[in-house]
Amino acid sequence: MNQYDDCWLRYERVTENDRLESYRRRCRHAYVAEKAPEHGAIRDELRRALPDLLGTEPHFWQHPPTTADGFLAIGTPEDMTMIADSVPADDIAELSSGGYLIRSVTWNGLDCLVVTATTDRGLVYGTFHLLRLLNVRESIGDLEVRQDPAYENRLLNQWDTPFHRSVERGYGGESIFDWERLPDLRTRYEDYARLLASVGINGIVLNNVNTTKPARASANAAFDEFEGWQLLESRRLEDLTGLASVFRRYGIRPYLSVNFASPMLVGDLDTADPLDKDVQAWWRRKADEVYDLLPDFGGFLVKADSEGQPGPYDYGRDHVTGANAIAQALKPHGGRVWWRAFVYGSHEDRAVQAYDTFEPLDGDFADNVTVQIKNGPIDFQPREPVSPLFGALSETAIGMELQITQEYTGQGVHATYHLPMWKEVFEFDTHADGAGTPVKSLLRGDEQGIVGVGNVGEDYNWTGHYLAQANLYAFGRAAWSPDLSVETVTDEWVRQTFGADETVGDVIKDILRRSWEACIDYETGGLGLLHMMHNGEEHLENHYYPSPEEWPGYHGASEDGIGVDRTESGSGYVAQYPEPIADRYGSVERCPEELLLFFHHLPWDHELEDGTTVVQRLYDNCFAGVDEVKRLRERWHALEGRVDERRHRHVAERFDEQVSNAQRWRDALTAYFREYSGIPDERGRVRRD
Ligand SMILES: CO[C@H]1[C@H](O)[C@@H](O)[C@H](O)O[C@@H]1C(=O)O
Repeated sequence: MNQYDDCWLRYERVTENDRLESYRRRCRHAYVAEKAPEHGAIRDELRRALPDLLGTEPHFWQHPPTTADGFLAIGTPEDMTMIADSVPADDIAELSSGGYLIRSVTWNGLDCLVVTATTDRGLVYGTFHLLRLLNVRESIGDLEVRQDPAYENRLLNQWDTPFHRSVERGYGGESIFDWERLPDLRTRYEDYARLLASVGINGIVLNNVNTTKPARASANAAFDEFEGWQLLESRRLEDLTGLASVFRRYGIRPYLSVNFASPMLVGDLDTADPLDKDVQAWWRRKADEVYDLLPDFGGFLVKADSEGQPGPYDYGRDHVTGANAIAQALKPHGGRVWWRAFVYGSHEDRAVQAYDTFEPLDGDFADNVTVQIKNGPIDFQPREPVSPLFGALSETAIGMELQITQEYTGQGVHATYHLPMWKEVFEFDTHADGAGTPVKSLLRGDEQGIVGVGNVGEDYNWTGHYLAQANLYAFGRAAWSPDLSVETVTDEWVRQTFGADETVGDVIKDILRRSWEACIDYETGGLGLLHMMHNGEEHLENHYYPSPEEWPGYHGASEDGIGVDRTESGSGYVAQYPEPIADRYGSVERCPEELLLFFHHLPWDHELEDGTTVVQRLYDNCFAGVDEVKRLRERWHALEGRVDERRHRHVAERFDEQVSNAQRWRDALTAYFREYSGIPDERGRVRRD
């Protein structure tokens, strides 16, 4: 009995005879390189996958098989002359560091499949790609696959809090990392590494960015002992070596979130002033120690001067001085500082501060500092405009931070697929180099990349909701190639996770495709409104229930209208965008409706393009969102008997809770809009409080 779900690495038996015969002929015999840790991971994955898929154990050879009618060869040209003979050297040499080729070749009259790359990590990704093709029953007779990742850095940020195994904004149960028992290892660590490597993730920040107790934490057990900073202590670092070796086999580099005051907390200095020579020396010694233990360590992630975390402002220094003081220590080891731009609190309009703080610093960060920017200017809301920092830091390495976990989109209960949201962000034209400069084009290069805040925990299904697994899968695929369509990625995930039943596939794809817009509708009313959630004490209620009255500054509801004026007559935020974006957002007529009330404060009876008033559209959206979820729930219920009982029942229960929660949002928001506007719903659905 499985301890936990296999997610998309299910490897269900191939029943289609033609495929089975072709797969067996080319994959039953395997000639796999065997010097690097990654090669061991590849063999293990073939040992797991092929018996399930093909009903035969793989036969591993240490040379090209002599008694087979075909075989699978996995290695670099240096590993195997057979590969050097079969694939032109230039084709391989052109590959990027994580890239790979999969080719059907005839070698000595044998039908062979070659998976090759310039790096062992590329071989891991190539192997998972091949297994994905078998999993979705692709023909492998004439394969000509060449893949290069779009982004060099494709990182997971775990908001796991050591020692009491909680996960901030985690809805999949407690942390999978049993920190207190390290260096003892759990098989779950390897299975997590497999899931991440199978979608091309190549780095993991193991612990929460909140490395000390954040300002807002109440005396709630979950927040009591924030000891994330202790991971830099020597005894704790040693404990990480085993965990790092597990991820290393899958080409995943470990990173740590560190506290800016570590020289005082971990060291015994009485300052963490970044200009202090002892402080700089302390960071150098600590970095040397880290790399002695973890030679492939990726670097440090820092949340500074943000939500109560210490930072350079404590010493009257700016973010450049702070980041560079840590970067100089990592430089000799090739390490990188990922410095978060998530700062707010000193400006009335929260959206304004990050750009105001970081744009003037463009070009001053050390070259091994990457500024990590959340996709939106507020905070992972169901829909936000793209942060104006994208395109504004042309002399600074940047990374985009996305949230895989569903902090604001229904947590572990609602089925909300984030990929359509991310695609909207990727395709947004920043006009950084004139028209045609989409966000996705700004993140390339060795120093840059994309980061996802993880959603896994100890639950059997890892993510609290089986359909939330799709968000982790989609993040990896989108980080590998942002040009992949929502359809392609969703098809892959559904096919590997729920099998070949087309009816099942169609329903799940429909649910995923429509879930995000439905969430926007019932959680915000749409039109660019956001941030109307309850800021409760308990972990599982915080940001889950509606409470618009808590955040008037975020949605601008008042007797005379709703929305936040971010034009020159308001906070002036719109000017942070270059033309023609500023002009478009700054004009009520040209601003896209889905962002209208993010940039403008409008009368409740302001008429939209189709003549509907703002308040009526908000009512309609809230009701439409709930109706959509009800419809999707019906579609899921109708799959009873076609999806295994365990997953069907789990998702059905979640849908029931989602519908009642969505109704709660709808009723709270529409009553609030009714109260403030004094304007009844034309369809008489909205009650007066
Ligand atoms: C890790 O802290 C989080 C905090 O839980 C969350 O509510 C907010 O989204 O942002 C913070 C951040 O991104 O740092």
